[in-house]
Amino acid sequence: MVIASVTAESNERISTLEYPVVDLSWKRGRAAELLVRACEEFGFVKVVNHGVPRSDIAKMEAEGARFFALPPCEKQKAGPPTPLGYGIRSIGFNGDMGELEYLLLHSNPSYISQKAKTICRKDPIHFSGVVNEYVKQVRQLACQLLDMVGEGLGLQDTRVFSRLLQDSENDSLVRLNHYPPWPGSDRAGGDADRDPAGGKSRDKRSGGGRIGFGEHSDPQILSILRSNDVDGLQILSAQADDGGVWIPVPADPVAFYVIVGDALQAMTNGRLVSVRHRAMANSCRPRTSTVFFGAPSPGTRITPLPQMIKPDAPRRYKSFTWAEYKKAMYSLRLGHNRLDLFLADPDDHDQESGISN
Ligand SMILES: C=C1C[C@]23C[C@@]1(O)CC[C@H]2[C@@]12CC[C@H](O)[C@@](C)(C(=O)O1)[C@H]2[C@@H]3C(=O)O
Ligand SMILES: O=C(O)CCC(=O)C(=O)O
Ligand SMILES: [Fe+2]
Repeated sequence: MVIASVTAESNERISTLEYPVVDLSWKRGRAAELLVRACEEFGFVKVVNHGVPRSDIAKMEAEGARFFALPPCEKQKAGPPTPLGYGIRSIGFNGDMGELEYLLLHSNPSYISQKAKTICRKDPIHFSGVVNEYVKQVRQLACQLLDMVGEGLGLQDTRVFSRLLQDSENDSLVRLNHYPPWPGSDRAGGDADRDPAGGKSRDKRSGGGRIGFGEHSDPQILSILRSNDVDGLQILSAQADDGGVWIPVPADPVAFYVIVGDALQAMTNGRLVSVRHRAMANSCRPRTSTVFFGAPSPGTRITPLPQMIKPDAPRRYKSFTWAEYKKAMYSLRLGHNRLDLFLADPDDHDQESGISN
């Protein structure tokens, strides 16, 4: 696996940390094998040569920039988040706060065309066209990656995951995040301890930085993230002994970052891991990110695939529908390990397995 290194400075030490990169121009079999290894070891991978047209990315970025530059009263017309819509600082329904504003949209074209009327009052048709084309391209990338995961895992039905994102009732979302600049933060010597938000958006493990989007795992199957050229994304390494180390992933606006979600962890019986991650809002320039969250239809039953259950890998999760999982997740804080609520009872060998909807 190609591993990129990054040197990170924490309060105690300077260390070299690593994260995986897969190039989609490599031979498919090799890329699939490395993709699976990355999803097993990190739950995360940077993908280059992904084939999503630059023009679609640039248009989506421009629409986000146009929206976030509107006066607050205009942006509020697309809010409050229900959870969909425009939100500022408040994330979810349970008191989580971050230094960001965002637009959270369903990926369904008819939802987008309705919502566009409040997001881009001057030209809602243009806005819908740009978002729909971006979603189409990124969904295709997600499906290609999921098929490669199916191949790399040696599944008989290699399309078992991608089919869920192609279902007409799929519950995939798209999110545009905008993290405001933090003036003075990039100066030599830094002033990372200064926090104009009055310390509200910090946690003990932030290393003195300002939290844009707090620690969490993504609940869906797979997330496809990209950002502008401003750093901020960090992933938590899966080191059980010390609670993990935050690995800063440098921004690369021409790459996509793939994040394994809770539903894929459950379907692979824990073989692929949903990575905990967060976004810092530490830069003197605004950071923007766009995330596609690939999700199944609400009625889809998520359950470990039979091929993933073996004598040395007994069933780890109960079967649940995506609607049941969403209900649980919206009742919990951002940082909750929500998949733990669905752990199988150790003595229960009788639950049916497979995917149905
Ligand atoms: C606090 C919350 C926000 C969130 C729903 C939740 O109750 C727990 C999961 C959060 C999350 C994280 C990844 C995505 O950004 C998101 C859209 C999702 O599906 O789960 C958010 C939810 C949200 O902002 O509504
Ligand atoms: O902005 C980022 O880099 C991370 C955003 C994120 O994790 C999310 O929207 O779920
Ligand atoms: Fe996330």
